[in-house]
Amino acid sequence: MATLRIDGVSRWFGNVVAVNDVTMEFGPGVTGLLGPNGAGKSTLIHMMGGFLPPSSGAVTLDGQPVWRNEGIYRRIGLVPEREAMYDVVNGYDFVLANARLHGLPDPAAAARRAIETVDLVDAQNRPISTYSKGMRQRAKLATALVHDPQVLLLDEPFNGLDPRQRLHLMDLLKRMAAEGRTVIVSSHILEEVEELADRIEVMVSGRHAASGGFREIRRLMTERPHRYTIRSGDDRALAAAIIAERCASAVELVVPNNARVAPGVNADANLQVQATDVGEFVRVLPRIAHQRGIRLYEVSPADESLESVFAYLVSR
Ligand SMILES: Nc1ncnc2c1ncn2[C@@H]1O[C@H](COP(=O)(O)OP(=O)(O)OP(=O)(O)O)[C@@H](O)[C@H]1O
Repeated sequence: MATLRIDGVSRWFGNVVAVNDVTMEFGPGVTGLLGPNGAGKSTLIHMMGGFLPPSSGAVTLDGQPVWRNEGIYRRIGLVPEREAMYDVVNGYDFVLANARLHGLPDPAAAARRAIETVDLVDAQNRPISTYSKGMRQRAKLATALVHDPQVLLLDEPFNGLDPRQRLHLMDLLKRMAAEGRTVIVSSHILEEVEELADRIEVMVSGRHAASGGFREIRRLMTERPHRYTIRSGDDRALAAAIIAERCASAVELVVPNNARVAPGVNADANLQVQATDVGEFVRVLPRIAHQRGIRLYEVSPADESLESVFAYLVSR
């Protein structure tokens, strides 16, 4: 059993703060590290893996600092996001080289075991250049597993995998966790870690934004206020009706300077609506439009980008 602890950790590169005063603890089982691009997930994973020192704060494994601690490196395996591999080498030799780097007593046996674990035996003698994305991912995983680490760190391991390869990797990671390992998987897609992770830690802009089970994180993301852009046959009348129904906290009529304001002919005007209860709003809107004989031309979420969802989590 291994507990990885991040205590008040920050990491900056010049004047870019990649990780900002983060405190988290990871125990046995699978934890999803979720956040949009640039949130600081890779930087955090590299610090957890002992590849990068924190600028301040401490990363420890069972109380021992990770950075520059050879004994600890033996207990951690890291699967990096980047694809760079020695393409001319075959899978077995690639894993064997890592077993030797770790100074294992029987590197050949360790390499064979790791290759079996990731189900790459049939392809082990082929050059890596002939591997599919999923096979490459498995070869990287085998190198990270070759020294039988208690902690496994995987940076965006599902990127580019097809559904079958994804299921295969999920099963493998679940097995690793069932054996008592501490498995940490980063992703920018909530659904990707849904099935796999017992717990999810959310990072946004270098900060720790939320943590909990999949359902809690999903609820936090969907229950936030939503903004919609609406184009209709009579924006003014619709705005008044929406406000009267109490399912929105704000309605703004946006009329570009050069647009005509006559109802029904003003294609550039729109309503910006801040819906308080999304379920209620999408139910009520067609009804009130129909009752008043107002045509709806467009109803689209204005801020559904992943960044805005995450930004909401940080601003709570
Ligand atoms: N070596 C570096 N030098 C300068 N800036 C860096 C360096 N590494 C990371 N950063 C910056 O730190 C921030 C966090 O990057 P990081 O790669 O950790 O995020 P991420 O959540 O893993 O995103 P992605 O999924 O896109 O890799 C970004 O603004 C990034 O540009």
